[in-house]
Amino acid sequence: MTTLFNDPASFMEDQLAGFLDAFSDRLHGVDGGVVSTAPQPSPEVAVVVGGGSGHYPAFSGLVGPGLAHGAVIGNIFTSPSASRACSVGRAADNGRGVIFTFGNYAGDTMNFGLATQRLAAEGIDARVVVVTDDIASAEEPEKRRGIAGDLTVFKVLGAAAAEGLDIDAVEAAGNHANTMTRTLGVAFSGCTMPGAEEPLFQVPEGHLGLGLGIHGEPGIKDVPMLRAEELAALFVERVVAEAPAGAGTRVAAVLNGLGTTKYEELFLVWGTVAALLRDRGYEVVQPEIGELVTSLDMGGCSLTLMWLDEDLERWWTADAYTPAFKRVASALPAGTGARTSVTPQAPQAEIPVAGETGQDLAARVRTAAADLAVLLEEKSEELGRIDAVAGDGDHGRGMLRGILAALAAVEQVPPHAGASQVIRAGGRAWADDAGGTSGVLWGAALEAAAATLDDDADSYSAQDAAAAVRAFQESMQQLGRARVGDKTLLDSLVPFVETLEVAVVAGDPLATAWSEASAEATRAAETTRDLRPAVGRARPLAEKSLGTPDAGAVSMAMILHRLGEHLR
Ligand SMILES: Nc1ncnc2c1ncn2[C@@H]1O[C@H](COP(=O)(O)OP(=O)(O)O)[C@@H](O)[C@H]1O
Ligand SMILES: O=C(COP(=O)(O)O)[C@@H](O)CO
Repeated sequence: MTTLFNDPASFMEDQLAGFLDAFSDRLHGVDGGVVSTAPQPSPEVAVVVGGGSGHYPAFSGLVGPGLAHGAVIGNIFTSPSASRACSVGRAADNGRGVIFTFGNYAGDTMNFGLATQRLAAEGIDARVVVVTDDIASAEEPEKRRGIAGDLTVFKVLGAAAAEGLDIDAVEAAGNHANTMTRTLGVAFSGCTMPGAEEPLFQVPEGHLGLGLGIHGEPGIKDVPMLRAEELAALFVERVVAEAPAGAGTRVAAVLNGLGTTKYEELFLVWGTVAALLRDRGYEVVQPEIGELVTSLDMGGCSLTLMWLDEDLERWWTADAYTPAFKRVASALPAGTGARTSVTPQAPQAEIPVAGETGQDLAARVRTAAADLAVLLEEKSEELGRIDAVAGDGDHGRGMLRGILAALAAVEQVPPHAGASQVIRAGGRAWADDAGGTSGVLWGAALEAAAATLDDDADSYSAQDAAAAVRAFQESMQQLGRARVGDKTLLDSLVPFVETLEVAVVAGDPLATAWSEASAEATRAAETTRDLRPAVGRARPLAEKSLGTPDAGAVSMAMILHRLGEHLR
């Protein structure tokens, strides 16, 4: 149980305030996260780690000399937005470029990917290194989730940067570390989101969940509980069976506790793991046993191995000094607080005066946004329940957070703005504040739809509406790379757009065409219950998801239906 909170909705911000207070001698809070204030003998490539909250010490506890230069922090179990990543990236940059590194989750890859593009446009060379260590989450290495192997990859990146290597070399070091890292985890009990009554999932009494995730995703399979030494044997056998090509006999190891599994229990398991590794001819180099990547109060643990070569061993064993990870062979300089307290901001463009028709449409967009906020407030819990079956249960909260941010943003756009400016501002705020997969997709798609509208047009036609929703759909497809049938929001959006286009071409008035299309979207969302997810958080739990519709497809259909009421 996560017992202590003030307001569950501001848990991330509230805990961050305390964290920053505690480490004000060496860390500095910036919009979107934290950066290190430690002096660098010479400027280094900035390694910026990140992801949702709920995983401490990942990610903010790993910022400091020899490890990360900054951390981007999202809401609990929700990827931070692209603009939060840009903000931390700008603040951490020392003129040698930025490497964002994070676990392989849909929202993270999209948000950090967008951040690299935005920083590049500002002249900052930014790259991503994605961690894919979880052997239980997929057959194909590139589809695997990132779990406790975050630590080995981050550590290598930080040490390579501290050696003064250029961005190409640091990026290559991180990717190599990821290629050589493998993890398997188990869960004994589920975790509880702040304010929630029930854990996100439960492991049946007397069992463990094999192949757990770090967001309350249940294990892939529940198996009868094992004794500590049996669990150790299972870890070693399965992880070693996945040894990468070119693996030698020297390994870094992390025995990670997920939240409520205690250090003594971890040492107990480690004793057998270490002996079994030695029996197999391995030499373990500087093992880490403890809580390094957690999942709130989840019970469970994982074993990570990184097969070492000469470079990886030097980077793994190099000094680092962060709030939660300290490896010090020689004295390291303390923080100086030398960093400016002003977060560098992206340049802002002026909003032009729109024509009268554009301003009228903008007013209708504002009204619709307010109504959607009411809708999502009503539906938030229901959407969360649907998402909890095979996801992390946060879809309703994410969508509500997104629309509320969008609403606040559109209300601040000056009255002389046209609809495209208003929708663009709403989309940007939605993505920034909601984070996560749906946040980045909705935000980008709203911006894409906005770009099709001419704020100086004399009138808007049904064809203009069809072009806007087509751009909305294409943006989601381009960014998320999902296809119809993958059990995502596209499964209701694509039939909607196709039906609308046919009706508009046939000459139906927009309100009629929209109503027909949104009925089709509602029907299509319902039929996603027969699909197995092929992408996103729910993919590893494909079987559990059968019989439940996709949360994103359902919310899409609800929203499209409600928007239709504004066209009557
Ligand atoms: N690659 C993708 N493309 C399109 N939609 C996706 C993709 N991955 C996931 N989704 C949608 O996102 C929804 C989950 O959103 P949400 O719960 O807000 O994000 P997160 O999983 O990051 O917490 C899913 O129900 C699905 O409809
Ligand atoms: O929670 C995380 C992101 O998950 P998404 O599905 O990408 O929102 C991840 O950042 C680790 O917490």
